[in-house]
Amino acid sequence: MQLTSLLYKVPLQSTSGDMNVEVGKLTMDSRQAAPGGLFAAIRGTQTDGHQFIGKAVEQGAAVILCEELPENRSEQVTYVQVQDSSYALGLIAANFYNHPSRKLKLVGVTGTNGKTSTATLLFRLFQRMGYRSGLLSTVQNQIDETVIPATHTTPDTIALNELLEQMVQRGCTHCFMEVSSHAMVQQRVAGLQFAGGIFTNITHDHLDFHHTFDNYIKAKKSFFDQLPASAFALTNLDDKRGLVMLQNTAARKESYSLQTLGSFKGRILSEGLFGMQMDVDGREVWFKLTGRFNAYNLLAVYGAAVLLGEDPEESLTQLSDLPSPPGRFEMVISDSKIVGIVDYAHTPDALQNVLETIAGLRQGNERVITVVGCGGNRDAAKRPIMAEIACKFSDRVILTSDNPRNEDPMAILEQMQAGVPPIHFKKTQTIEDRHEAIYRAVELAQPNDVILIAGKGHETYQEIKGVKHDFDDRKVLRAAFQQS
Ligand SMILES: CC(=O)N[C@H]1[C@@H](OP(=O)(O)OP(=O)(O)OC[C@H]2O[C@@H](n3ccc(=O)[nH]c3=O)[C@H](O)[C@@H]2O)O[C@H](CO)[C@@H](O)[C@@H]1O[C@H](C)C(=O)N[C@@H](C)C(=O)N[C@H](CCC(=O)O)C(=O)O
Ligand SMILES: Nc1ncnc2c1ncn2[C@@H]1O[C@H](COP(=O)(O)OP(=O)(O)OP(=O)(O)O)[C@@H](O)[C@H]1O
Ligand SMILES: N[C@H](CCC[C@H](N)C(=O)O)C(=O)O
Ligand SMILES: [Mg+2]
Repeated sequence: MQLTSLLYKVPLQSTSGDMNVEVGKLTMDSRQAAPGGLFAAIRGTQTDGHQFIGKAVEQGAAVILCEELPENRSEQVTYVQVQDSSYALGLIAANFYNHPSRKLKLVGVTGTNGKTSTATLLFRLFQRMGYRSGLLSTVQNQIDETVIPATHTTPDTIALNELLEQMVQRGCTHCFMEVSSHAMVQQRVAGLQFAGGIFTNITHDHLDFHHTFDNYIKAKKSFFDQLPASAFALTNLDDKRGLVMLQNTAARKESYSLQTLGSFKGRILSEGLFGMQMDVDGREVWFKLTGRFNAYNLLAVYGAAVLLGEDPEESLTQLSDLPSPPGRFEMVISDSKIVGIVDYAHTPDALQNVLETIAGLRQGNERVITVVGCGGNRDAAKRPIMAEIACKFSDRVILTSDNPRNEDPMAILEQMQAGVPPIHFKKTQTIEDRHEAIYRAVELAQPNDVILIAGKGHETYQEIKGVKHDFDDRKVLRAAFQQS
């Protein structure tokens, strides 16, 4: 595509060189720069892409997009200076791929917890209702039935537009995607046209990246601030920040609630391990999912389906048959009837929700044994809190490693231990090796006891010092059950 077309609607500060040059590829990584391509210099968390402009030119980049012009410029290269390279790249990527988001009904889901669950349920619902759909999620990306591995919750702006374009080519009419707070700060969705946005909830997480809770709230809110008037903005009225999210949106304001009157109203009538009965807008429905947090997810999905023009009754009928997304309250039951639950709860709020759900489902004197760890190179503030929550709601707790990444696993565990109140010392133990920890939990369990393995859900690896080793909580648990 010609550079002038690529720059349509991009606010420019200065340009030099041939503006009619043909651009065949976009990249934000100098290592991927190729002849005839555009390299965008982005200021990152580890390094500044501006340092690699020379490298990109050496590799043949025809156009450099940057915030600051380099001192040594090449005559053969076109330089485009903008105030915000990430934002500009979003618009350029949308132009490059011919605005695929405008050819789909694109719905974004944001919030601390529930994004994958909500987006996945929406995707499955619409597939069932006969629409060819796309999904962009933490677990995986999907174009109709084709699964494409996901590296991020929200792909970078170039990959994102490319995926949307592939969805359009494959005849998709809808796409459901997670919008992480990182994605908002890094402008990964700039230039996309959304048909709707959903807010799930907000609690403490990612303070390593956003520094303050206020910044984190602003990052989530900015998604709704940029929605067009043609879109809907569907918020959770029961979350303290639910209305804040919609304060400055141009979109049509809609809401859902289990507690007060919103556009979509739900109530849990009864719940069990294998499902729950709800009243949704006056209709009684049985769902295969359980837990109050899932009642919120289901209500958000139902609301979004109706706002996208679907029949309420038909949407509920189809929704009632959907299973939990992978690694979300996924059950593995042993021959001796020990109940294993693998759940991706990796924030204090999620852990508390899952444990409260389990507590609510207890019938007699079954015990709850929780195996939990916290990821390395991520928000350290949540570590003691998650250990404390695990103790408060469990009879036995085994603190173990999650993905230690580049941190010392024992140092993470010591930070978790700091949150264990002295009265709970006796029920808590620390086993660094996650495999061993799961086996220990099975050893401790009696029939009907519940073992919660929290934090990694669908993940099929454990990342230690830059290496991803095969590891799947569900498989390890099944193997442990077989040996017990
Ligand atoms: C913290 C974060 O979001 N990091 C993302 C970010 O990297 P960064 O800002 O650290 O980039 P950097 O390494 O400083 O480099 C700056 C720029 O220089 C470029 N560069 C660098 C080296 C070089 O030789 N040449 C070169 O051009 C890089 O390509 C980059 O454009 O931009 C990269 C390129 O898009 C991402 O791959 C990277 O994701 C890392 C791997 C990551 O772990 N991200 C996580 C935290 C994340 O994004 N998580 C959210 C979900 C969170 C949630 O659960 O809610 C997600 O959406 O996945
Ligand atoms: N609506 C909800 N409210 C609170 N907790 C939830 C909700 N939905 C799911 N959870 C809990 O949070 C965990 C993560 O859920 P999910 O993967 O859907 O969230 P996410 O927002 O996609 O997370 P991530 O930021 O890692 O992508 C689940 O395993 C469950 O324990
Ligand atoms: N999207 C989240 C997932 C955390 C999952 C947990 N298992 C961990 O590794 O910390 C993140 O990247 O922070
Ligand atoms: Mg997710």
